[in-house]
Amino acid sequence: KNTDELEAKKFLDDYNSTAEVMWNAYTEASWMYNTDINKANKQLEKNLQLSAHTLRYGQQARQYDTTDFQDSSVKRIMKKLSDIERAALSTAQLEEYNTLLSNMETKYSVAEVCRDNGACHPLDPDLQKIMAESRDYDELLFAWKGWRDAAGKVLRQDYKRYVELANTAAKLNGHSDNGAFWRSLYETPTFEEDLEALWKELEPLYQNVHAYVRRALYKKYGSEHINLKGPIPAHLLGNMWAQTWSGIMDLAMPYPDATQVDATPAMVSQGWNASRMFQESDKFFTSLGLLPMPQEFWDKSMLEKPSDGRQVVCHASAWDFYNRKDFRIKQCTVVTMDDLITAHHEMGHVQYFLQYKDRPVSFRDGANPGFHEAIGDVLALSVSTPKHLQSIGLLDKVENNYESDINFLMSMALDKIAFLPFGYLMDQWRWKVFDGRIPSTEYNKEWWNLRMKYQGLCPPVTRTEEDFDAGAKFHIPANVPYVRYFVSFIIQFQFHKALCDAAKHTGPLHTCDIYKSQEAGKRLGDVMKLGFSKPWPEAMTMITGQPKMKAQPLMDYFQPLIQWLEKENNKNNDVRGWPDYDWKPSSTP
Ligand SMILES: O=C(CCC(O)(O)[C@H](Cc1ccccc1)NC(=O)c1ccccc1)N[C@@H](Cc1c[nH]c2ccccc12)C(=O)O
Ligand SMILES: [Zn+2]
Repeated sequence: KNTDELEAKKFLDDYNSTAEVMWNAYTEASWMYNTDINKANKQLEKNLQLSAHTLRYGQQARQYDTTDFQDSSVKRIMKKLSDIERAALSTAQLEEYNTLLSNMETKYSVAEVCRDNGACHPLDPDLQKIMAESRDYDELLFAWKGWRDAAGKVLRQDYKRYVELANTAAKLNGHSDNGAFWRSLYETPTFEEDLEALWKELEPLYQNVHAYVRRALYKKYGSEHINLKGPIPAHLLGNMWAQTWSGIMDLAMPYPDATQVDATPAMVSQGWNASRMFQESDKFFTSLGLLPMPQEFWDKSMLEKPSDGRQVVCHASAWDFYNRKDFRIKQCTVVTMDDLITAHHEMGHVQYFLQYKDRPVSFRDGANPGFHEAIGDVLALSVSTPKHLQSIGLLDKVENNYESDINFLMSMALDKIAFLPFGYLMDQWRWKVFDGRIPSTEYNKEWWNLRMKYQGLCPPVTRTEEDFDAGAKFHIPANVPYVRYFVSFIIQFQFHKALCDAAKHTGPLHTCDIYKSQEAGKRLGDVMKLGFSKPWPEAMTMITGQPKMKAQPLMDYFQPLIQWLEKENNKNNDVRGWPDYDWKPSSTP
């Protein structure tokens, strides 16, 4: 093996300059396809060329023994280059794998649900709007079942074959299966135990929110549809996957006469559009002393669903073109508070790109995938406060009293606490599919076992192994890991607490708005500049002063609501959990 460190450095310089060119070409082709889905744009050859480059340099990297090298960055990059992922597959397997991925993402993105009268509805914006706004049990069921028939069912065979090939690639790179490869990106030997411990700490919070919302839905839909000791039918929570519940805030509002927290009506009445939403977000980032979006971002992003009939992948994403200049967001933005939050989320990704753009290509990543997901959400925690919304003219009356506080915390809990079990179960299911504990004959049975176990949900109509309900969630056909969001929803409160301390905030954590704090911005910017160059506990220590994921800041943030929910649920004599686990909603014919 080659132990010459100088030769290794030269090799890495060569890799870095060629990688920028290859990654740029691949990303351009991928953007073309994502923003104009058609056969001509499929361009799978760019994907093959990138894999050929990865294979060539990965094989060379493996020739080096870096044990006694001085430069830790050289060692770290060599180690990362040695895992060549899908490039380890044979040409035939790789072509099949890339084709499967492209077809699954396309089938998901073009799926639509048609009514008897011939009108057809895509997920964005039609079905999402129905799931958030309709209060008609059967209309919600039409959208919920229709989407799973149109987008989930059709993916099952493709998915089965994708799992086989993903596992083959993972094993060729020395992993036991693809789930083990995904977990390896966190470089944390106790990762699964740490996650389980965090979930166990937060489960009581979730069960209190679940019991309270079940009572609210009982009031709305009656005992025919809701069992106060059972799981909740999955189509009633205000979201296609019941992953966030703020869509039914009107049914769950603790004090209807106190301050409203939804900025959507003001955004619509004041004529906000997508561009205004992203400019508002850009202003928040620069108020912290972070970097503004370059002009190229405004020129080349796709911030709205095209109206020229083009088919696009509407699921939001942020794009690094690996030339240190070109960064974009693709989002089918609608004018709602939800999408203002998503805009901040996506801008968080681009801010990370900007901060680490001069690092070697191999380091242009988050400290771990959860870090990349958390940045935008940290700023959104400040933006969401009634005080901040009022300061940007989106809330007129803001009262500082207990009822308003509880209303605000409930709206935050319906997004952040409701999400935790979903964020956790998504990859519990996939890790078990990859390691064989869930055979393809039980994909759907095990999906609903986990949906029951963690979220306390049940399907509104009978499900079989003809269905493939996991496939109806973007990240599954799109091959995007999900535990990153569970990690993000934990660490974003650690970051929020640390940045609020840096901003010298006094008072309850949930009232903190770090707007214009240069100290907060510096702490966040310094961590983003690191990219993937240091193990994430070092980055965590730079922000919070300690190296671990902790649930306490999240619980501190929601403390007033936790007490309120305990009292409210006890007053209603509501059971926590769903002991009547085998109850089934009466399925209307
Ligand atoms: O999927 C997303 C946002 C999309 C993304 O920004 O995370 C996007 C996903 C993606 C990854 C790879 C290919 C295509 C889409 N991730 C990125 O764009 C991205 C870019 C660079 C680095 C890392 C991620 N959010 C999740 C989790 C979520 C639910 N509610 C939320 C509210 C705020 C923030 C996140 C969520 C979801 O919608 O289920
Ligand atoms: Zn994201």
